[in-house]
Amino acid sequence: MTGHRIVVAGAVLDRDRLLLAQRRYPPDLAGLWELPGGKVEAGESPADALRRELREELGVTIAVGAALRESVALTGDLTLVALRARIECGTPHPAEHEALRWVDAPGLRLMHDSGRLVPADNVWVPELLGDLGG
Ligand SMILES: Nc1nc2c([nH]c(=O)n2[C@H]2C[C@H](O)[C@@H](COP(=O)(O)OP(=O)(O)OP(=O)(O)O)O2)c(=O)[nH]1
Repeated sequence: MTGHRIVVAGAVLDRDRLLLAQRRYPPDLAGLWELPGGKVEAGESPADALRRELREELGVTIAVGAALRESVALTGDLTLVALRARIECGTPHPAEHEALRWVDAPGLRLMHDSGRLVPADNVWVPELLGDLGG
């Protein structure tokens, strides 16, 4: 059996803003912006994995909320899902990303329209714009 893996990404929301993180690797994604997260490990729930990843990548403690509707099939037996999250403790700093940025609805639309999001994440933009009141 091939190893099917889930990648969990966090839609970290703070009122009318969403946190985006700029990837450093691989080369085809470097420089593009994503929802921070990573691969779910054996024995973890997606929510557990997201709490771990955002502690490691951003240095924050989060509360996990509802999933975004769409999941995305990536190459290499990976399925990408997104969970809403809210920061409970800490200020995010980019330990593994090139940069972080809080965007409001117009900012997210601009990032999307200018092709600066990781391609798989484009499917979430309408739902995220709804969350942001845009
Ligand atoms: N974290 C994250 N990964 C995404 C998003 N969109 C998207 O296509 N991906 C892809 C990029 C990677 O192929 C994969 C997740 O890799 P990752 O590098 O974030 O995960 P990780 O830290 O657990 O991985 P690794 O470096 O240990 O292999 O999912 C997204 O919004 N967030």
